[in-house]
Amino acid sequence: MLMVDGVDKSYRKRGWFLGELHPVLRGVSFACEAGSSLGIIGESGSGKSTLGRLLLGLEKPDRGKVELDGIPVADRRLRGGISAVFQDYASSINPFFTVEEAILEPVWRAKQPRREQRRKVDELLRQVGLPSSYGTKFPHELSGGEAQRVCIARAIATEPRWIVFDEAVNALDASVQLQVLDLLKALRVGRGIGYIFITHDIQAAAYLCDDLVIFKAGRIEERISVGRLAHAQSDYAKKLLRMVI
Ligand SMILES: Nc1ncnc2c1ncn2[C@@H]1O[C@H](COP(=O)(O)OP(=O)(O)OP(=O)(O)O)[C@@H](O)[C@H]1O
Repeated sequence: MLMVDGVDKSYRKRGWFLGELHPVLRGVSFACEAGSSLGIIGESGSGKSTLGRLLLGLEKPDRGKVELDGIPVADRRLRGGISAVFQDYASSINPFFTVEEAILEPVWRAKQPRREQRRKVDELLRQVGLPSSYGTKFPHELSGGEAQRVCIARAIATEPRWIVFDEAVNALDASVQLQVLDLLKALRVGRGIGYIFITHDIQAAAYLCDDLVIFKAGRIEERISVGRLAHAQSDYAKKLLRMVI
C-alpha cells in the first residue's frame, strides 16, 4: 500500500524579506492499494509535481509521512521500488547514451556478462513495443512516442512496484498518446505495477486510472472513482468534464 498521510510542504519565497514560506501542500492524505492506478488532476501550480517528488523520495515533507508498505519512500531499502516517467522525455535521456545504455543505466552492474545485459534490453524493448535494433540508436534518432517508450522501458527496468508519471503523455499527439496509454494499461496488467498519473488531461487519466484525486491550492478537493466521474462535485473537475463531453 502506498500511503500519503497528513503531508505539508512549503517553499521559501524569495522577496524583499527573506523567510516568507509559501505553502504548496497542506494536509494531503490518501492511500492506494498495490497495483492500482490513481490520477492526480489539478490546476497549474496546485502542487501536483511537488507531490510527485515527495512520492519518489526526492524531497521530504515538512510534516506527515509518505510510505510504501510502512517504509518511508526515501529509505534505501525501497531503491528502484518507485520509478518515474516525466513529460520532458527528450532531456531525461542522456543525449550521448544509446537507447541500450539509457535503459540499463538504473540497473547497471559492471560484472554482469554483456550477453545477459543485451538480453535484458531486448526483453524491455519488446515489452514497450520497440524492435531490438533500437538498442544502438541515439535519442535524437527517436520520435517523441519512441523516446517515451524508451523512458518507460527504463522505468520498468528496476522492476518497480509503482511508477509516478508526471505529465508523461501530454506532449504526444493524440494517436501516439493513445498507443502509449494502451501500452501502460498492458504493462500494468502484465506486471502488477501501480501508477500515480499526474496530468491536466482528465480524459487520459480516466482512460488509465481507477480513481482520480482533484487537487486545488495544495489540498485534495475530491477523490472520485472514474466510474462516478460524471457526478464530480469539484469546480475544476466539472470544468474539465465540460470541455471533453
Ligand atoms: N523547488 C521549489 N522552490 C520554490 N517553489 C517551488 C519549488 N517547486 C515548486 N514550487 C512552487 O510550488 C507551487 C506548486 O508547484 P508544482 O510544480 O508542484 O505545481 P503543479 O500543480 O505541478 O503545476 P503544473 O501543473 O504547472 O506543473 C508553485 O507555486 C511553484 O512555484
